[in-house]
Amino acid sequence: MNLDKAVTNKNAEMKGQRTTTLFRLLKLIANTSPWMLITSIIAIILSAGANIIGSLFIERLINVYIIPLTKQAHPNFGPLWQAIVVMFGSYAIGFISSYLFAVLMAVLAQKVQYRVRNEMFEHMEKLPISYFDENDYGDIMSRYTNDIDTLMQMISQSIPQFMNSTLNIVFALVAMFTLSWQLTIFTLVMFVLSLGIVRFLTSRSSHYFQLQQKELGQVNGYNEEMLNGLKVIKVFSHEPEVEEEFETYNHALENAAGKANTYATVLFPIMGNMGNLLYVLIAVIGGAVSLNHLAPISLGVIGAFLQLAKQFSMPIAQISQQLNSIVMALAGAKRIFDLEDEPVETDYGDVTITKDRDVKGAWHWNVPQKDGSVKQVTVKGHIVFDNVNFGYSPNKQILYNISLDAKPGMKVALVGETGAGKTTISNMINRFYEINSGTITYDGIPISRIKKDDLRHSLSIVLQETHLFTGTVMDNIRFGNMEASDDDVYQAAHLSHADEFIHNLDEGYKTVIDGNGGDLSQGQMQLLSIARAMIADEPVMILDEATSSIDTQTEKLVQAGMDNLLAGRTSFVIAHRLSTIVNSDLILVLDHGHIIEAGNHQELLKEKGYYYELYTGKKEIE
Ligand SMILES: Nc1ncnc2c1ncn2[C@@H]1O[C@H](COP(=O)(O)OP(=O)(O)OP(=O)(O)O)[C@@H](O)[C@H]1O
Repeated sequence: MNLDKAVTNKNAEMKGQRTTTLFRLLKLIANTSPWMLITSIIAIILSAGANIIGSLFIERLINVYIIPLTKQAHPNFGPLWQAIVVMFGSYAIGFISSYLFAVLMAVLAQKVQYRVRNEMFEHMEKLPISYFDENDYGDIMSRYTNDIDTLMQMISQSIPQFMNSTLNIVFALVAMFTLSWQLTIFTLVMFVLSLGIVRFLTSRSSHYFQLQQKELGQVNGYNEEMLNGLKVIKVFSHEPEVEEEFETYNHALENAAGKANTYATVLFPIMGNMGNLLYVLIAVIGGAVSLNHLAPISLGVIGAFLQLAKQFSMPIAQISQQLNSIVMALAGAKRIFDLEDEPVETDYGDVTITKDRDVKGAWHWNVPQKDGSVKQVTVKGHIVFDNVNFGYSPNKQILYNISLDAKPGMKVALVGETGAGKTTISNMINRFYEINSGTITYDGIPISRIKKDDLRHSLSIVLQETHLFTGTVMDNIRFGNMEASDDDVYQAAHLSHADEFIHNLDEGYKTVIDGNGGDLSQGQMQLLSIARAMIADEPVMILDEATSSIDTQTEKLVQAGMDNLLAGRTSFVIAHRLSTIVNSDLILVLDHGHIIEAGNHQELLKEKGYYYELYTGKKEIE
């Protein structure tokens, strides 16, 4: 395939995508508020119609009122005034209608924006974790900001103006034909010429507008990443390199935006001048034809025609501009729809959990049976892995034949070097990712059969990366269990030893912390996330490096509190500090995704293998 053909195919494909996006967007607008849309369309039609009628009236005004008056010795201006009032009335209707549609479309645009933001957010919540592994946060954010902004502009301005302009063109054309077909043909020839120029320039600018949106996403993505890593950049004095890299992205954006806007801006003056040229040519040609009696064109016709020609050519210039913003907004809309079309986390689970927080041990799984009945299985927290294999991507396996049996109440520790696959094992239990082969059962039920929400409702998790939300300390702990009372929160904070530092905060439990932890230290943030997991009070706990940033003294205290809490629950503990896990019932040593040793502390020490070397300090976890 030669290059030209490839470019043509690509352009055709983009055009097809734009049409699909446009229809989807129009459907969205129509669904958001049908009555607003219909009223706006009526107002747009009225506005365009009233303007044309006003212009057509000029012909009557000149031919029927003004010219006869100039021939009267004692002119009676009464009928002329009446005609002028009628003409103004028509323009007034046009004005009110345009005001109405402008207001309605602005409100409608806000409504659509509100709806799109909600839909996007709702959908985003349901996307699998892997989507966020593959997509830049900045780029996702860009869809909420820039893309929605351009979309709003398109709905509130470009689309109504585009419709208004198109109607003006059509109505003006019909009116022009009724006045003089010769002058109309001439105008149309000029129009086709203008259209060629518009097409050329808009196809150029639309390509660069799409590029501009993409580059903007890149700049935002980079910006976001660097903002998050600001401290690391400063520590390594990487500011010059980062600035240079940012400049590269920024330059690409400037380049695309510059080209897009150059094509877009030259368009308007070119079209404006074409309009002026047309105006002069009609006046000259019309005058010559009339004076030479080549066709029945009166002075009134020329006057009205000039006005109509303006109403015909002006919208062409406007359309060319609106086309640019429409194309740009469609590129944004496509990115929004792309996010909304991303497949959500699949969940074929039919097993649910029933909890009664007041009756311990009364939780049960509801397992639908083939005969239609529902079998109740007590939630005990028995987790079994049987030959589990997994990779984040098809071409790189991370876990190999993992088998483990975590009986109810057991404390299972996962140790191993960085990157050995410890967190990945916990990701399999909470089903952030799906296993490639093997089975995982929870109380004898394959976890793929359990609804994800219900599964996660049976797990208390402290993730490796601590994240708190903007809100009070109390809110953040209660995030683990929204039904918890204040006393439950105090108790969880006490058990996790978070209460000591909380009491020292200015406003204690009512202290507001912002999204990234505000003034809290890493250790304090970890204590809060432990309290949050404790209050969740689930039969299975997963603690991924939960105490890694806490000093050893406090860690011992937290550990004691946690051991109390863990009694009777199954727990998976990932820790680099071996002191945290020596009392585990089962220690699994991982190496490059394989379990290489399994047993309790004493057994593993006796084995004198990898664990022994780690514990005695002969080998260090890197
Ligand atoms: N989201 C992901 N996408 C692709 N690969 C990943 C992802 N998360 C982890 N990995 C890879 O999987 C392997 C195991 O990572 P994992 O986080 O399970 O290790 P770990 O034993 O918990 O390490 P650490 O002690 O550093 O937390 C690593 O090679 C890592 O690069």
